[in-house]
Amino acid sequence: MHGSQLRVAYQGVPGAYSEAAAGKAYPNCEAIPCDQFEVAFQAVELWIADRAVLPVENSLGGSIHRNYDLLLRHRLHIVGEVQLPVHHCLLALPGVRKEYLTRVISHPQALSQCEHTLTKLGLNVAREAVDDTAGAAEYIAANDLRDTAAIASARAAELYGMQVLEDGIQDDSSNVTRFVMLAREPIIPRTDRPFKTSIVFAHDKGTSVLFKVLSAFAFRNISLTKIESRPHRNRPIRLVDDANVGTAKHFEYMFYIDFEASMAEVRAQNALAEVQEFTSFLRVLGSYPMDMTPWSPSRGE
Ligand SMILES: O=C(O)C(=O)C[C@]1(C(=O)O)C=C[C@@H](O)C=C1
Repeated sequence: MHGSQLRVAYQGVPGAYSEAAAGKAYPNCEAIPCDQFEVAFQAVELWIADRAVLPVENSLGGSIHRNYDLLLRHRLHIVGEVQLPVHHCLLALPGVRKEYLTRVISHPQALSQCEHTLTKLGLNVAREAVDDTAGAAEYIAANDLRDTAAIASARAAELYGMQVLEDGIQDDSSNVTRFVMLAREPIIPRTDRPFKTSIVFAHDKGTSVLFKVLSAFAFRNISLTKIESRPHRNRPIRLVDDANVGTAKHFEYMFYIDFEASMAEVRAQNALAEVQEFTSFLRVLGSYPMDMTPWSPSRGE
């Protein structure tokens, strides 16, 4: 996990949580800011960066669906994961008081992670989504907006000359975001430390397939840590005709599963061989070491 010399793409500008996640995943790396998630994928594909670090889920806001879709559209491999405690602050220009505010801007995930606290603070403000948290602070500073606050990190406040009006405004003190690290090549799975494996699959045989897939893991005592479903882009709807009652329209999905085993283990290989029998499409997104760093609630990342 030593990141010296490594160029790591992240979405956002300096001060974004994704930049902190890049630093946690690869200490001493050169963090490369990107406008959009897709640009971070492309930076690795075009050898502008060696790795990308992208958020996939948050304990309050849930999954970051865009990145699930992009994992499928691109051919990069998950080579690691990192969990970052996320501690949000309400930032405004120096001298601005809460009573002056008419608007709060931030990344949609950050807005949703602070939804209840913003209401509790009694702020009568419009909430507007922008590309990233630190970018919101930068925008307010660049345009001298005295009626607008940003939700962002304490580091963003320092970088863009903002004051912290409220500290720790996430709705839960143990707010944490899980990021995955992506590379052009997969790593070789091992068995000498806890590994996780991420897969995505689709099927065309009706709803009982999902039960069969899950039992392939359950029978082998393999725990699942996450299931996500996304619309099947090429085939979103399946029509099932019944002459008596008409036509049912079933939604079709791509299923994403994370399970706690390494692809170097025979039980994982057997589980996937079984899953392959029931599915029309199966891809291993990566088999990688689990983030086992001791838990500490957010402290101002
Ligand atoms: O906007 C940022 O600072 C980001 O790094 C993005 C992001 C996200 O997409 O979830 C990362 C961590 C937090 O959950 C909030 C925002």
